[in-house]
Amino acid sequence: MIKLTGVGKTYADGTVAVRELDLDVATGEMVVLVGPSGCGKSTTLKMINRLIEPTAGRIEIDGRDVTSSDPVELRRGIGYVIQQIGLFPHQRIIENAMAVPLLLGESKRTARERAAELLTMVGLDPEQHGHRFPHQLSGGQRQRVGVARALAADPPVLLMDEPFGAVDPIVRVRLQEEFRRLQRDLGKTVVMVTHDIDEAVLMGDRVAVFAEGGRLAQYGTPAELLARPADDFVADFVGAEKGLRRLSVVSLSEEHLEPLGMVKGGELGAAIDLDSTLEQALAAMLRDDRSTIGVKSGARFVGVLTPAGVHAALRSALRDATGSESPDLR
Ligand SMILES: Nc1ncnc2c1ncn2[C@@H]1O[C@H](COP(=O)(O)OP(=O)(O)OP(=O)(O)O)[C@@H](O)[C@H]1O
Repeated sequence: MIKLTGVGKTYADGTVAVRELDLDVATGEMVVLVGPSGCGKSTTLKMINRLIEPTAGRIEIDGRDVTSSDPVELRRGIGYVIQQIGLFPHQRIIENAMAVPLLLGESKRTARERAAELLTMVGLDPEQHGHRFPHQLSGGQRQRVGVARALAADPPVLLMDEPFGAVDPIVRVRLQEEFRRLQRDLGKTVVMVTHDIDEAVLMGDRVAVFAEGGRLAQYGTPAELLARPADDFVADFVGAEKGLRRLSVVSLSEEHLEPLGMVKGGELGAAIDLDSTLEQALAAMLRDDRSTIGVKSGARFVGVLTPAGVHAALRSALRDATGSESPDLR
């Protein structure tokens, strides 16, 4: 869907923000660009919708060279979400959400219906919040309006620059999870910039780790990145807690569960779903203060998870990712 070939950007003052970047993003994929400050992430994102013109290379969207597209038409097919979302302060939320449908020539009535639908989609009740002004919403709610507005033209591609940066950590995790669900449901192709490796690992189908000068240090799935950092830079960036991070990218599987008969009645905490991650499983163990928890698939009970099961699941995921029979869990 998006293909960058040998893309570079040297600013007028000689700063090389991006040197020679190759990157491809598949349709419906969510790719996260992560890296330290000043390494060219935002520059890369803005070259995709031509807010910044590349000085070298080629960028294609759906097979079309973006430099030969009309920028206004190009941006209509690309939603853009930024941290300071720039809602119109003197317009109500519903009017803010109607702006794009109106621009696209919808009638007032259709635009209002579409705006209400979009607000509902991002978890805001149009009845309750629609008549408010932006300053009467929380940071997280304003961010949802920003996402709703970016989705208004139903663009196949969304670019997001630190979209959850301004909200507190608890709201942030909720927004991240909800957005991920929405993105999968709608099948949008998303490129998102963040400097937060946890956000990258949680949200990306693939993660691109940038180093100074827009150098692509590694591009792979979160599990690959955590299991096999390409070099010391990536290993440092992924950090010392990568063992913990790995818990959030490994899901349960039936082979690591014990049969139900192993547990005496009353010892079992509340059941979790088989498609939970190890992190969610451990969180449930801690929450219920139980070392064994039930696991179900839909309504069916499939077995019991113990700490040894968590360990075995982690080892086998690492074995798959590294190809090593005795992987290093650190
Ligand atoms: N208009 C400009 N003129 C000159 N240099 C610029 C300009 N915009 C950005 N830069 C430089 O280009 C480099 C890359 O900037 P960019 O904003 O892409 O980084 P980033 O990875 O998104 O950083 P951050 O995470 O801090 O937002 C930086 O060294 C920055 O100072």
